Amino acid sequence: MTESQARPEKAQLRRRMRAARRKLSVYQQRLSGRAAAIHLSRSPQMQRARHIGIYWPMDGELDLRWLVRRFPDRNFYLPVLPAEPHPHMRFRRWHGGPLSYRNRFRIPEPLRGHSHPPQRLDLVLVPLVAFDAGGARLGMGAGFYDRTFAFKRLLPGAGPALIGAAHQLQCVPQLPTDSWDIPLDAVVTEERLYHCR
Ligand SMILES: Nc1nc2c(c(=O)[nH]1)N(C=O)[C@@H](CNc1ccc(C(=O)N[C@@H](CCC(=O)O)C(=O)O)cc1)CN2
Ligand SMILES: Nc1ncnc2c1ncn2[C@@H]1O[C@H](COP(=O)(O)OP(=O)(O)OP(=O)(O)O)[C@@H](O)[C@H]1O
Repeated sequence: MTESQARPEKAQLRRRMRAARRKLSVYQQRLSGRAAAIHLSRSPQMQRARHIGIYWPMDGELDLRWLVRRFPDRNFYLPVLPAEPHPHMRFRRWHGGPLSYRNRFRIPEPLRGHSHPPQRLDLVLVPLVAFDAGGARLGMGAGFYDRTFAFKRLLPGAGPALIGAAHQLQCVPQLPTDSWDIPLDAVVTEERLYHCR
């Protein structure tokens, strides 16, 4: 059974939220990314973190790439999709510049560079489609982040802090959750930082 057959309400919410964030103007996108990056810059998690997972925004996602220039003394990493049948993503060092290779979803990935085990990152900024204030996350529906950070179900305090990143309009009152969903420690939007745990 595919994920959308199992959870029609998740699939429907995903379509609605993806359409809403894609409609934001370039100007709104720029303002929101900058405002959220400023909230993050002030957070203790960001101030402590040395090794940080970030993402290359697509499909109207909040753009936090400004942080790479703002924190030149930190190491940033982008997710690299697993080659089948390996279940986990890796995170590869990225200095903030343009990238020529795109993965099968047309998302840029660094081809070279040091790759860091996900469990040894300090902080991961997690893209998402919808979230609630309790830290539940709806992603693109392929389970990449859930699988990669599944070890946190057994050891919630282990590994990186997971901070979801979203536009405020992606906040919903309560998301349906599944047993494999990994809760977020916090969520940042252009309006505020939510502490979830
Ligand atoms: N910026 C960003 N990078 C990320 C993620 C993300 O959510 N955002 N991911 C989070 O997991 C991973 C990629 N996950 C993805 C999962 C599904 C689809 C997807 O369904 N895309 C198409 C349809 C499929 C296709 O073109 O073959 C679509 O847009 O509908 C895309 C990315 C790793 N990198
Ligand atoms: N730890 C895991 N082990 C095996 N399968 C998993 C695990 N986590 C998630 N999955 C699978 O991934 C699929 C997608 O899950 P879900 O719809 O919750 O993804 P998502 O959180 O929206 O997506 P993503 O994490 O890619 O952004 C599910 O069908 C589930 O079976």
